[in-house]
Formats: sequence, structure tokens, C-alpha cells
Amino acid sequence: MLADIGGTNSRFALMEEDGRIGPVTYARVADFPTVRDAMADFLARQASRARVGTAVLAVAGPVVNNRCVLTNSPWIIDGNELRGAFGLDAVQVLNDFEVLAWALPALQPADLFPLDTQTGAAGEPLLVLGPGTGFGVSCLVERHGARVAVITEAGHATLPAETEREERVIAAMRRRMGHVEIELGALSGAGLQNLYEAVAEVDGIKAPQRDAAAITTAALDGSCDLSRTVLEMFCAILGSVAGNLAVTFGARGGVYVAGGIVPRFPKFLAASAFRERFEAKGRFRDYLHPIPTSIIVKPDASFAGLKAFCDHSTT
Ligand SMILES: Nc1ncnc2c1ncn2[C@@H]1O[C@H](COP(=O)(O)OP(=O)(O)OP(=O)(O)O)[C@@H](O)[C@H]1O
Repeated sequence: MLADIGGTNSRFALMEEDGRIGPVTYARVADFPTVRDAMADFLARQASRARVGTAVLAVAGPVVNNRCVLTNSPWIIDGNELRGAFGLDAVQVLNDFEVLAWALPALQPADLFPLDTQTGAAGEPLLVLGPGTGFGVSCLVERHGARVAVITEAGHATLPAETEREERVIAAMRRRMGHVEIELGALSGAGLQNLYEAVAEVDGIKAPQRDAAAITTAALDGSCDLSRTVLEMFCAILGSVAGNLAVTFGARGGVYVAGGIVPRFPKFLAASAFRERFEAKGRFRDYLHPIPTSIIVKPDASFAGLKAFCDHSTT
């Protein structure tokens, strides 16, 4: 059994012995008190009488000793407890972006929405980052015959400001929340909402309350100038953060934007300041310029990563 468990959405599927992955079943995290309930519900619905031997779960949070307290949900994923509860041979708990990084080499052009015409240096690190309920980051590195996906909590690093206006917006957030991290300050569903409220405060606008979905909808249909300004700032900040992470990891192979939010507005991101801000690293512009950036538009790309990880672990 394979699963991808985020703060809002969870997805389950079975993988056959021959590597074929069955249909993905979706469950809202809020609809089940525990992961055990969601997993039991999924398994009970399977027509296949084949015994499930092992489970590999990609989860949105830091994994310690095969266990994860999800960052943005009350679920606790404990691999050993689930193994006992379902009588499985093994349960492995992995970070969700670590798993997405494993999917990167197998992605095809149809799985991607390119944001430029660059091609990337062969054999160099591949970076994946993505705003969803949280902000995940991982980098797939191949060196001396070994392949590893670096596990990070980069979403909780400090949100950078690139302009005086962003400095004022971040200062407004800092007064409310103290440390302003990348995730809650901008690059997640909750972050987009916080950004909207902070820009309204800085601009002295009495704005209606909107969640992330309402902000992007109002930005895209042109019904709210503030939402549009905020979504433009979100894209610009995403570019700066992606550029920061690209130089941090030396990700000359390519940078991939994942998560549930950005695939909802690929053309808006392409037309935004994203790419200019990605490259705007002063004397390191020439280093960033050849690095390709794209959006992963393949639904449930994490399952390709889970499969790649399983294939790698059994070779
Ligand atoms: N139309 C929309 N525009 C922008 N954000 C949206 C939209 N619809 C939903 N969201 C936000 O997307 C987030 C869910 O993203 P995603 O589907 O990647 O969830 P997830 O896998 O549970 O997240 P994570 O893995 O980061 O915990 C929520 O914060 C929600 O507010």
C-alpha cells in the first residue's frame, strides 16, 4: 500500500507485485480522527483479495524513528503502530517531499508546465519545492554512484524580503506572529491568507476576509485588485525563495514547483515576476540563468516517487 498524507488531503493506492499502481483514493484528513481509521476505510474498500504485505507512507512533517507528528494536522503517523494494527510485514514512513524528489528523474514533458526554455545540467542536483497546506522542499542528489533525497524543514526558515514593500509587509506580519517563516508568511494556503491580510494592513485597505482559494479566485477573475496584488507578490516571493534554495543546494539540474496551490494558476505564474526574481541574485545571475524551472502538473506525482523509492530499495 502506498500513501501520500498532507495536512489537508490524503491519498492511498495499492501497488501490485509487477509495479502497477491501482487507482488513487482520496480522503480528507479532517474526515477521519486518525490515520488508522483512514487506512482501514481504504483497505476495506479494496476488491482485490491479494494480501497487503508492506506499506510506504509519504507524510507532511519531520519523521523521527519511523514516526511523524504531522505539522499541519492532528494526525500522528507511527509506522510500528500501523504495522501491528494491520498485521503488515513492514511499514515505512518517509517525508512527502523526500518522496517527490524521487519522482523527478522519471517525469515526462507532459507532466510539467515549463516556466522557461532552459534544459538543466545532466547529473546535477534536482530541487523540488511546493506550497500546499505547508511548504515542502527536498533535493535529489546523485554523487559517486549513490542517490539520496535530502530531507529538509526549509519551509520554517525565515521569509526573505527583496523589496522595501515586502519589508513593510513582513514587518506587519512580524508584529502579529513573531518569527515570519516562509510557510506561514507566504508560501502555503495559510501563508497566502496571512500575506493578504498584511498587504491590506500596509495599504490601509479594509478588505473582506478571504481564504487561499477565495484569494486566487478573485485574483484570476479580476474581481479584486488586492487579491491580484497579493497573488503577484506570492509568485515573486516564490521566485526569490526558489532561487535561494537553488543556490543553497547547487540545484543546477532543475527546479520543480509542486504542491496543491500553484498548478491552479500556471499561466499567471509564468507571466509573473517569478523567473526574474529566481535569477535576481546579483553576481550569481549567470549561475541561475541556465537552471530550468517548471511546475509539476502530473496529478499525484508523489506515487511515481513512492514507486521509484520502492524500486530503489529492492535493488
Ligand atoms: N483555489 C485555490 N487556490 C489557492 N489555494 C488553494 C486553493 N484551493 C485549496 N487551496 C489551498 O491548498 C492547500 C492544500 O494543498 P494540497 O492539496 O497540496 O494539500 P496537502 O497535500 O494536504 O498539503 P501538504 O502536503 O502541504 O500538507 C490548502 O491550504 C488550501 O487552502
